[in-house]
Amino acid sequence: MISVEDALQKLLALVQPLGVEDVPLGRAHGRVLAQAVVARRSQPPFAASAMDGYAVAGAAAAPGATFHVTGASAAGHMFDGAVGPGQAVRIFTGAPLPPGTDRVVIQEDVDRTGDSIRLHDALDDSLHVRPVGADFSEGMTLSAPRILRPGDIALLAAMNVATVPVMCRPTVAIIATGDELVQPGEVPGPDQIIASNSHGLAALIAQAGAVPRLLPIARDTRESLSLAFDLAAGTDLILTIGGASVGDHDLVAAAAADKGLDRAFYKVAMRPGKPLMAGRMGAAAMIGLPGNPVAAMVCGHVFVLPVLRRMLGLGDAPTPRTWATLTHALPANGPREHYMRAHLDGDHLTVADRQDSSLLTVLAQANALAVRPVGDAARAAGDQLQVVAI
Ligand SMILES: Nc1nc2c(c(=O)[nH]1)N[C@H]1C(S)=C(S)[C@@H](COP(=O)(O)OP(=O)(O)OC[C@H]3O[C@@H](n4cnc5c(N)ncnc54)[C@H](O)[C@@H]3O)O[C@H]1N2
Ligand code: MOO
Repeated sequence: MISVEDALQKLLALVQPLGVEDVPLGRAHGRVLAQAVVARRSQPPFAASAMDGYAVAGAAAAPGATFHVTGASAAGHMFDGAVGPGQAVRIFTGAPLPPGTDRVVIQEDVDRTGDSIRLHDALDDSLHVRPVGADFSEGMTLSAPRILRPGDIALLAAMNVATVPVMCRPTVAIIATGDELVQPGEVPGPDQIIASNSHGLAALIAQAGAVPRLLPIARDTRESLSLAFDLAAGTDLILTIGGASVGDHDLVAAAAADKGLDRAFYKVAMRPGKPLMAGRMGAAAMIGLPGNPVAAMVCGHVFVLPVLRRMLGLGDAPTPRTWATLTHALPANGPREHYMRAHLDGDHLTVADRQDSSLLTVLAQANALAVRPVGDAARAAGDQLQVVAI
């Protein structure tokens, strides 16, 4: 049995960052920006009014001063001319300031009579002008890698970037195994249950920006498992679920060996998740997850997510942990790193009473995994523990 840390290092070594593809801006949300992108223009590209009012020469904008209004500048309809001494131009938010002006007096501070305006005696002292490039200048770069959020998409659009270089999305085959399993919506026999963690993992994988491919359930025969591996051809990562332990029907290791699995490790000192295996299978990485529903999901958070992040060019870090304060005592931990289903309320951490790795209700109520190191001593209320948000 190897440690969680060693297992993660071996897993990360099984995969490489994927390639880069160009996608239209409208499909870039949630994708990983693969290369720094350069602004093709400055924003604003001209000195622009920040308010509705009158553009004047700032030096002449004394309280009580009067001006003759010679035209108008609106967004998308600039004033075509220069502004001389004693002249002003009606201006609207977003419009270019005409040459000869460098200040906007807001219309609330102006009395207008015909084509004449008089500035109020009390003026605010702001110029109400957005200088050229106030937001960004041509040549500015948006750095990579980053997961593109809606604000990034708006910025890329403003930069006039219509096509975005993003990391290719990893494709992940998910193979549930076991004669006892049927799909949700099917009618199970008296000794059957519904495949669940395969669907939870598909959701986790999609949330991470990868593409899950749920394959048909493999039965507990080497032939059925072999067919499932064949169906996984072309994917970047193959996940099997179940059949990983020591029982007579746990055939995944043998079937994977038939397909040439170059095994990196088998069994990890963690709880749940002990019978985890991984290796390279042809062009893909393969992770054999334990069948117990919570074990498979915990391994998804602890191992599958960092592997996907590496393939997406997001680095080699473990799933992030924070510190939280226990609200109650806990007994000592054993020889496996324990990922306990828990609830985090602010900084207050409450660990669930029932930790059996078959209990999806407990997992669904949890929003964190409290991490107990190998051999961790008994803990008291108020102690600090590391947690993984789920
Ligand atoms: N003698 C021993 N028995 C077991 C050991 C051990 O060390 N010695 N390890 C236990 C641990 S820890 C786990 S975890 C399980 C893992 O076993 P497998 O990976 O071989 O999983 P299965 O036996 O196929 O299934 C376990 C359990 O999970 C259910 N299952 C499987 N797949 C799914 C699915 N896609 N959706 C929902 N439920 C699933 C399956 O019906 C079983 O109830 O082994 C222990 N035994
Ligand atoms: O992986 Mo097992 O869940 O430790 O029961």
